[in-house]
Amino acid sequence: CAKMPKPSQDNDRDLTFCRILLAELEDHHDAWPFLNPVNIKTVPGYRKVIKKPMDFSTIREKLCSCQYQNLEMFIIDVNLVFDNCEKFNEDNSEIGRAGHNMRKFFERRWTELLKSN
Ligand SMILES: Cn1cc(C(=O)NCCN)ccc1=O
Repeated sequence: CAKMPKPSQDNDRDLTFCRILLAELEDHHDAWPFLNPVNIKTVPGYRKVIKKPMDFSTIREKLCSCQYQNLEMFIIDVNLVFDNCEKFNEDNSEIGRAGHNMRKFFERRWTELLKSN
């Protein structure tokens, strides 16, 4: 049938979930490598290797300026943070381990939030 706009309460729920999830990611002990964009001037190779940089402050800015249509688009950006981290860092490194910890935390939390509905 014709593409119907999503009922607003679903959008409201998605937006609430994004706000909850992002706040918890930002507050996590292992969030420090991901809070702000990687400084491509001081991190050799990053600009060349990572085609689509992403970080929690950029996600925060996009969320606050209505740039996420739905929960899926938000989850894609969060996963981009962790995929970039895996690409650029050894698993057995401070930042590599932080990325794995944060991804595990995120997967668990959005599954819990979705199940609560
Ligand atoms: C996620 N990530 C962060 C850094 C970094 O140096 N962040 C500044 C922490 N104060 C370097 C590589 C990388 O993939």
